[in-house]
Formats: sequence, C-alpha cells, structure tokens
Amino acid sequence: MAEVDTTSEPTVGFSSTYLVGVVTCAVLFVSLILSKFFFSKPKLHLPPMPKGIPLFGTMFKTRGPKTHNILIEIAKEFGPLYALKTGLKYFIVVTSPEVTFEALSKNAQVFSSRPKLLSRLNFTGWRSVNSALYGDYWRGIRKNLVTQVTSSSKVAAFAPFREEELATLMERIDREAKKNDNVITVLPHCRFTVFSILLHVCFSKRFNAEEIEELDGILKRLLIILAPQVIDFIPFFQWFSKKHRDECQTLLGRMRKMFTPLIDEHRVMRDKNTPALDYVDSLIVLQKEMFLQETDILGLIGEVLTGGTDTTANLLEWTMANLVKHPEIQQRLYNEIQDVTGGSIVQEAQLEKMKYLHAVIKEGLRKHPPLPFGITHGVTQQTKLRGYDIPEDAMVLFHIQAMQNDPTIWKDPDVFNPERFLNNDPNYDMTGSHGPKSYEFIPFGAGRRICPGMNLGLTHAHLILARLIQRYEFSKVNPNEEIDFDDALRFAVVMVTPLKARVKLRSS
Ligand code: HEM
Repeated sequence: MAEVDTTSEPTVGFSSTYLVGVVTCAVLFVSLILSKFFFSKPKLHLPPMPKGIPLFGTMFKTRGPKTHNILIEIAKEFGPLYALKTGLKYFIVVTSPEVTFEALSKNAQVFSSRPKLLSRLNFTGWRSVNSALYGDYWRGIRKNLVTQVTSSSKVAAFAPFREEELATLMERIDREAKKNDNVITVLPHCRFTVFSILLHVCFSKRFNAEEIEELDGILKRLLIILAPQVIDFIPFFQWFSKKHRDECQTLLGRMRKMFTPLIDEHRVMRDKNTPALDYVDSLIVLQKEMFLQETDILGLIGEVLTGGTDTTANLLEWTMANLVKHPEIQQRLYNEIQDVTGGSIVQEAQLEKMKYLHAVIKEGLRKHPPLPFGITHGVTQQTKLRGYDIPEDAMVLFHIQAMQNDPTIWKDPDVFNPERFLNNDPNYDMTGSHGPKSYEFIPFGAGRRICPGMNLGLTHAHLILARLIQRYEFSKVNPNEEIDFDDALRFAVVMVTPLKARVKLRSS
C-alpha cells in the first residue's frame, strides 16, 4: 500500500484552504438562514403583480413611448391597484378614482412626496417644485410660484404679454399658410406661442426667434433626459451613468449661458422697495430665505418653461385634431365665440362666458390628458393602501388617462363629445375637491401636488383656441384622409403624426 505523504505542502495547503472555505461558506449560510428567520423585515404584502425577469423585472416590457397604454392593459388583468417590479424598485399603479382619492386625499400626508430619483442628482437635484420631497422647502418654492406667477391676479397682470405673442402667432400662421398652399403644421405654432409667453412671464422680456429656437432645443432635450433612467431602478448602474451626467451638465451650461446674464441684470436693476415684477425677480427675493443656489434658480425657471409649454401646446394640438375631425363641433364653437364677442376680436374677459369653449377644452383634457399618469409620486414612509403594503421607496403612478377613459365611468369614452361637460357638474371642475367622484376627471392631478399652473395653462388654452377658431376655419388637408390619432409618450403625450390642417381666413 502506498504511503500517504502527510508532510507534502501542497496537499496540506490545499486541505486547509479547502477547510477554511467550507467553514466560511457554512458560517455564511447559517447566518443567512438565521438572519432570514430572526432579523429580516417581514415579507411585504404587495398589490398583485405581473411576473418579470430576474433583476430587471418588467422594465423592458413597460418602458417606451407606449407606457401609458401598456399600463392600462395590465390593469385589465391585475385590477385598479397593482405593482410592477422594475429593477430593484416597485412601481405602484393606480387606475381607479376611489383608490386615488384614498391615497391623495385621505392619506395625503404620506402620498404627497416624490421619489428620490438618482438621475435628478445629475442635473439640479430635488430642488425644483416638481421634484422636491414633501416638506418645508417644497412648500416655500411652490408658494412662491403660485403667488408670483399662477395666482389669478398674476395671470391677469400678464395679459399684455399674451396679446403681443398672439399677434405674432397670427402673423406666423398667415406666413406659413401663404408659403404652403394654406396648409400649416399646428403644434410648432402652439409651442412657440406658449413658450414665448412663459419666457415673458419669467423675464419680462421678448426673446428673438433664434434665442427661442436655442432654448427650445435645450428644454426639449431636458424633458427626455430628466425622465427616470435605469439608475433610478438599479442604483448600482450609477457608476456607468457618465454619459447621462455629462449631458445634464452640458445642458445646464447652455442654460447658464443664456439665463445668467439676464438674472444678473435683474439683480442690478431690481428696486428693492418694489414688489417682484416677474418670476426671476421673485426668485432673487427668495434666494436668501430659501438658501437657493444658482443652479436651483436655473432649475426652477426651466421647470416653468418645460412644464407649462408642452402640456398646453399638445393639449391644443389634440383638441384641434378633434375639431378638424368634427367640423360641426368647430362650427358650434365659432358660433358661440361670435355670439359673445359680437364679431369683434375675443377679449380675455369674455372667455368666462364661453361655456362651449370650456367644454371643448375639458373634453380635450379628458380624452388626451397631456400627462397621462401625472408626475410620479413618492411616499414619505412605508404605508398601506387598500390593505396592501406600499414600500418606502416605491414610485406611485396615478393613471389619469385610465380613469378619464374608463368605459364603466364615461359613456362612449372614445367619442369626442364636449356636451358631456355642459351641465357644469362641480365634480368636473378639475380640482378634485368634491370627494371621490371628482377624482374621475383630474387632468391636473389632485391633492397637495395638484398642478400649480392650472390657472395659467387653462388661460393660455382658452385664449389661443378662441382666437384661432375666430380667425380661421380649420379643415383636413385632404378631405378623404383620416386623421391619425396614434399617440406616443414623450414627457407629454404627442401625436405620432403631427397634425397638419388647411386654414381659411374667415370672412367676418
Ligand atoms: C394644460 C396644461 C397643464 C397640464 C395638463 C398640467 C398637468 C400637470 C399634472 C398632471 C401634474 C402632476 C400633479 C401630481 O403630481 O399629482 C402637474 C404638476 C406640475 N405642473 Fe402642470 N400642467 C399644465 C400646465 C402647467 C403650467 C402652465 C405650469 C407652470 C407655471 C405647470 C407647472 C407644474 C409644476 C411646477 C408641477 C409640480 C407641482 C408639485 O410637484 O407640487 N403646469 N401638472
């Protein structure tokens, strides 16, 4: 029998390493089991959830330009409150007015925050109104936005800006129509006008067309890159997010180049004894009290320009598409405008009397809410909703479009029918302040984070639509062609095929 050489180093070495390895594994295994039993958090009772793939969950299935529609399809199988595992995070999706009311009204203290998106740290952080976590900082900057920009008295005070920009709008449309056989593309005109008005509101200054193009390019790109990124779901990927960080910083640099000289000018010119005249003035006043950094001010201006432009401009495009499709609705709207104005140019004070105009815009907002699931909410602590656990770092989506197009709530939801809003039902005043039924129609969101720009956005939409319909008759470019109502999510929901329309100057 061969003798075993117990002195041979390699064998001894191998054995002891092996032993140490086995013991370590065993210790780790036992601690894992023990920690599972004794120290792990209790298992969460999450809302029902579709299956996904390891690590990524349902991320690939639900991201992209059709997210809003996919989420409605999932609700058909999983119900009005379900969860989606996306990377390491959970999305909670709510598609019913009652559950939304329970969260945003009855449990507002908990559901009124925002998720801590890591990708935002690559830009200005959680320092704008829409991204700020629930608390005193958010309260302070939101109050300033409302009192200085979007309150009724401020909106009224900005009327001269709107007049100037509307005159330009008509000139631009006339020019394009003349050049293009009376055919215009609707969205760019709406975007240009709303954007110019908002720039005026921020800076009390008119920008030239070149500056507007440059800024518009920056802000359009911002909307894309400020949407949640992979690092928001799998934080480990932040080590590989250099490209995103670099692009955010480049865009911030371009904003700085355009805005900082104007902000500095405001600082020099501002008479400290007079109230703030525009948004920039108000932010300068607020700077000390709220410890605003230079980047915070850039971010706050940027959010008014982006948040206020694409929402309103896309709403106008979708509404116009429906008016082109339904000439009888367009004619009824025109008749109302002429009845109220007696044929002279629409004045802002007359808009309130135009009940059909309000119904048309409401129907546009119902059928095509610009932000189909609002802005993602966060919770301030782990909580319960309808008996299910909502984890502390969950992202909560209240699916406005699902509620506003639910066939169990709305008769013929696919039909564009402004009549449904003519009875002045207070439940449909878009404030969500009349109990669960009023949550059936919340295009501006509801609760404490409801859109602070509602007043301003509606004023723009009503005025621009009334002026356009009073001056032009809009019709299909080719009478035999159907309008393509296909949609895609690009911050706001846009028409995949931008609306082109034939315009004819009305005779009186
Ligand atoms: C038709 C036009 C508009 C629509 C449909 C719209 C819609 C919305 C929606 C759905 C939300 C999310 C509410 C939530 O989180 O629950 C929101 C938030 C917000 N909107 Fe608007 N919006 C419009 C115009 C404007 C305008 C003109 C401004 C700028 C003055 C603006 C600024 C904001 C801001 C700052 C927030 C974040 C509020 C917060 O987090 O406290 N929006 N908007």
